[in-house]
Amino acid sequence: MHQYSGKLIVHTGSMFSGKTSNLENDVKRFKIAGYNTVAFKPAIENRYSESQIVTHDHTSINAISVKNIEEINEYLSEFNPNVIAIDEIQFLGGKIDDIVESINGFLKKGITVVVAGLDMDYTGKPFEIVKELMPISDYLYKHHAVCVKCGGDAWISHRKSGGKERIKIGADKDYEPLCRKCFLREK
Ligand SMILES: Nc1ncnc2c1ncn2[C@@H]1O[C@H](COP(=O)(O)OP(=O)(O)O)[C@@H](O)[C@H]1O
Ligand SMILES: Cc1cn([C@H]2C[C@H](O)[C@@H](COP(=O)(O)O)O2)c(=O)[nH]c1=O
Ligand SMILES: [Zn+2]
Repeated sequence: MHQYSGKLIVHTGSMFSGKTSNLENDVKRFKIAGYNTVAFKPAIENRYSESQIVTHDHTSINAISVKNIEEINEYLSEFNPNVIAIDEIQFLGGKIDDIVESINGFLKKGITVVVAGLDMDYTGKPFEIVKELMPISDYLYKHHAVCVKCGGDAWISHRKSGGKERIKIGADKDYEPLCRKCFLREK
């Protein structure tokens, strides 16, 4: 008898806070526990790999690259996993309401859903899908990177490299985690 059925697990926080590491760890544990588990990543996030979810520490798990929630729906209509994981959910294509409706549908069917995603963009504006999923989660983890200026708990991903576009794929050349005080000083 599986302990987890239809649970929503949300890993959020700034960049470098360990969201993907925790998602990977959950996937590994669910597999060890005998759950049929599949991981997805938005195709736009091709920073380290097209076909794997990769952490900043370069650990990885295999993943199916998808453009939008519809592609996950199609996959699930053919296969019957017990657990799905979605990394970088803030980049998943599709209307927010459709993504939430699909995820609620998966949960209703007993599928456990693990997601990882940024809570805020570089300006401090919430990513809408994460904002929607946080209150309906069963398990919500807000992770913290280390502020690179003061060593405190980071709060936001500060963009160092300029550009006003909301989506800019990158890692430590473009972004650094900062606590609120250091961010306000930097602005
Ligand atoms: N300032 C930092 N604070 C915490 N971890 C950092 C920092 N800079 C680099 N890292 C590395 O990032 C790893 C977390 O990576 P990852 O799980 O991919 O995070 P996220 O998905 O939240 O961006 C940590 O284990 C650590 O080795
Ligand atoms: C803050 C912020 C980040 N991004 C991008 C940069 C990275 O490609 C991902 C986040 O990856 P991580 O696993 O959380 O480190 O998001 C962006 O496009 N816009 C932003 O405002
Ligand atoms: Zn700081």
